[in-house]
Amino acid sequence: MKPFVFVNLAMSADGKLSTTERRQVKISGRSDFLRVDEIKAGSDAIMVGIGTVIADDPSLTVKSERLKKERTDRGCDENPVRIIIDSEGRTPENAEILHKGPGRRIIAVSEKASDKNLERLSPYADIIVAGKDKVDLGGVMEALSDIGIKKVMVEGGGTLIWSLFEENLIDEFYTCIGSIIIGGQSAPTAADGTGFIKEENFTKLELIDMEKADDGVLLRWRVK
Ligand SMILES: NC(=O)C1=CN([C@@H]2O[C@H](COP(=O)(O)OP(=O)(O)OC[C@H]3O[C@@H](n4cnc5c(N)ncnc54)[C@H](O)[C@@H]3O)[C@@H](O)[C@H]2O)C=CC1
Ligand SMILES: Nc1nc(O)c(N)c(N[C@@H]2O[C@H](COP(=O)(O)O)[C@@H](O)[C@H]2O)n1
Repeated sequence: MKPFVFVNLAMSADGKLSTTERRQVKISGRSDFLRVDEIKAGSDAIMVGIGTVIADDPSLTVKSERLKKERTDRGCDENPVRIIIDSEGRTPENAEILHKGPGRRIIAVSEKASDKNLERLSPYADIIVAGKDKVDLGGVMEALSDIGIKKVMVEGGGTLIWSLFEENLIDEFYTCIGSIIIGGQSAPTAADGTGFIKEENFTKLELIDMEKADDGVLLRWRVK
């Protein structure tokens, strides 16, 4: 069993998630910020890769007081469970995600993570060990399902999203395309990793919705 998994991200009109220096930039506008907060508050868990934690130091908290209250009225924590995919347990102890706002944190590591790192991080998060070298994402999804997590929002970045597509673990893919060009061959995109070579292996999507969002466009796809 696995939870329902959807990706939500913002990309520039040329398909980049950030700059070549992996510096976070404002891509989407105010209305998209509010939409993202709503879907985050409607999720049981939010997942990011360690690359995003190191690059952006996000908190991944729900921002609106109304949405926080709605969650606590439903008997949930103010924030969804925050999950970091981090093979070696490199998450910095002072990362925002480990400190800002109440709620459970999970760090999924592989067998490569040292005991020292596990000890270092265990005061801040529950640790799941899955996979030999890199994190076994299918195993993590099963473990999440076992603890009652039904809906996971994946925030990024491109390396994690690629692996989730490769392993056929994504149900829906939402992207807000903003009205800027970032450029740069090595700037992160929505699905980096090694890429599919054979056409028959490409992930096929069905467009389920599209709408104007500020000066950009929001596209929602279902994985066929
Ligand atoms: N515009 C947007 O909506 C967003 C942009 N970003 C951007 O994305 C960039 C970070 O993305 P990435 O460097 O690609 O890092 P990432 O956040 O995708 O993390 C990838 C890392 O996760 C670890 N990992 C462990 N097991 C794995 C597995 N099975 N598959 C894949 N990764 C695994 C590896 O250490 C790997 O390098 C930053 O520049 C950030 O600003 C990130 C999130 C949202
Ligand atoms: N949805 C969206 N729009 C943008 O314009 C962005 N730059 C991002 N970036 C990602 O949002 C996360 C920040 O989370 P917190 O505010 O710290 O909770 C971070 O992961 C960015 O990469 N997203």
